[in-house]
Amino acid sequence: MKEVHVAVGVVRQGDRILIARRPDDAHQGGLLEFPGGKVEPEERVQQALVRELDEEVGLRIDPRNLRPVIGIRHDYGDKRVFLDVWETDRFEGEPHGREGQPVQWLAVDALHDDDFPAANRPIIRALRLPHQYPITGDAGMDGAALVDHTCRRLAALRPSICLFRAPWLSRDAYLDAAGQLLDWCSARSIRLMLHGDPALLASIPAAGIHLPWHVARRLDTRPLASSGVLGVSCHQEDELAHAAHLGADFVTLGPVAETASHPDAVPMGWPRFTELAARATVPVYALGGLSLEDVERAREAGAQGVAGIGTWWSNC
Ligand SMILES: Nc1nc2c([nH]c(=O)n2[C@@H]2O[C@H](COP(=O)(O)OP(=O)(O)OP(=O)(O)O)[C@@H](O)[C@H]2O)c(=O)[nH]1
Ligand SMILES: [Mg+2]
Repeated sequence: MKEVHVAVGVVRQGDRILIARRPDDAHQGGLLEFPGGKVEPEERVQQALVRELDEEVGLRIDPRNLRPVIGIRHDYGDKRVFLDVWETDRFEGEPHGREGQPVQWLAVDALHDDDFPAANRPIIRALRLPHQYPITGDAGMDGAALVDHTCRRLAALRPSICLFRAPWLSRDAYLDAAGQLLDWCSARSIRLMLHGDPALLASIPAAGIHLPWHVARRLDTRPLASSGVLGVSCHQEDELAHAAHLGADFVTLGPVAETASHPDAVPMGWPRFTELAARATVPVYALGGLSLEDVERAREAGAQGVAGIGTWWSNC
């Protein structure tokens, strides 16, 4: 079955997104959708989206203001699609359903998987995630010193999500520090991810769990409720597929470049990263030897953004 290349538009106004309803008689009819449609032969995806947004919802946009969000391949059984998703917050016109379809502005938190076609799940995940995913990593520190140091850096960086990774601590010491960090993060609307065993969440009600690959590989089902956030560390293609099977909300993939935190790991480089990210069906953070300056580069390579243990923290 031939794959249909679909240009999909995320049009933002503040923290709300333009959503339409698919006609009852269309493929995946009656469900909500992001406006968009098929890329015609000889057309670039950005051009196709400019055309579709005009035809479907009466908006005029400049293709130079489109930014990549994610690319998702999905097989519906009766149809194979490649959803090529781009976003913009700059447009002219007042949106209205030019094909008679209802349109509305919805907050990201009001987008529910079941209201959309199945292929949209990773798009909704991507829209809830930032472009930076900081990972703590000050080997050797523990107790109050580690908590103070981490809080100081988080205060400077102000991320919306972060991963507390400290594999050198005992389980008790980790839980103790994580509990203190959670209080601090919750007061500042930072979503704290724990690292390691999913059972940690029973002691510390953090936003979610990030599984190292050696933990993820032993699991066969998603280890937490859908309200929590599941991240998985991946390094190669079959690991990405397993993470998707577990229902991961995102993965990290790397190392992209050489990194001081894992000196023995062989970097995959951007070309290979791009290839793997294109096949992934979950948002992918580029990891390893990268800094905040690499966010744009990473997004062009199909990444959600950049995850980092070292570089940017040391500047805070
Ligand atoms: N526009 C859009 N299409 C989506 C989304 N999610 C999703 O699976 N699709 C699938 O992408 C395919 C093509 O989209 P479309 O039906 O909008 O194509 P189109 O505007 O060119 O429509 P047409 O065939 O009536 O000319 C459909 O099979 C649809 O089910 C989404 O969020 N937005
Ligand atoms: Mg359409």
